[in-house]
Amino acid sequence: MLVLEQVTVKYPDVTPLDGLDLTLAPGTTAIMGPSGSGKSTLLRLIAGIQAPTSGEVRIDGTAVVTASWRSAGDARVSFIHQDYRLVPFLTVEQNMLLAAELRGVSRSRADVGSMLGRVALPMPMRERLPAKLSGGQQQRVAIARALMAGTSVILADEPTGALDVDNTERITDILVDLGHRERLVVVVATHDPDVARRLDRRFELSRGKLVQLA
Ligand SMILES: Nc1ncnc2c1ncn2[C@@H]1O[C@H](COP(=O)(O)OP(=O)(O)OP(=O)(O)O)[C@@H](O)[C@H]1O
Repeated sequence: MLVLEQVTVKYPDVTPLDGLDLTLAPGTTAIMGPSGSGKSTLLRLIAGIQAPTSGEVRIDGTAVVTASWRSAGDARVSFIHQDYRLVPFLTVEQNMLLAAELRGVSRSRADVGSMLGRVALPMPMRERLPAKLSGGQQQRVAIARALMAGTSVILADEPTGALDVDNTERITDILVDLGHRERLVVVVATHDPDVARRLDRRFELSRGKLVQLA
């Protein structure tokens, strides 16, 4: 269970989140809202990349660990970005093993094969460099890499923003599957109403709070 309680983020000029409350059980959630409404800020708080000005974020009853010299954020959360952010000079397999290692999770080459299977990528792709993959394939590797860390929360910031319609559908299918079959908490910031419609819950960020959409 992911809980945000009375969370406020104040920057010098704006207060994008203002006393925001949210409780999410496993499943898929869309966060919508115009550019600048605070979607990325909200995801950064959940990942522990940034601390709120006030309020609390908890996962399964324990406060999220915020980044410090000890950690790059909370180890229970993985992040998927619009621009994939794979390490360009490492192969697919090396990217995936590195993610596990950084989280202190022991994973083998067999695990790489099984995670690639979960995102429907053929095994020979494990030897490729990211630049030799299409955008949709790179995003599937980014999801497989997130799965290697074995986190219970997966955040995706505009994961389909750079993809065509077919790849958008495929990536959305995978995220829906993770929420439903694997019971992960999947939170997707998106501008795309077709993506949002496929998810269990939809919220709009407005005036610093989340409004649930039908
Ligand atoms: N580090 C920061 N310092 C000051 N202001 C910031 C900082 N980060 C974000 N902001 C401001 O906070 C507001 C929310 O930004 P955020 O990036 O969270 O919005 P967003 O909804 O994700 O936007 P987009 O859809 O364009 O990515 C914006 O007005 C932005 O300019």
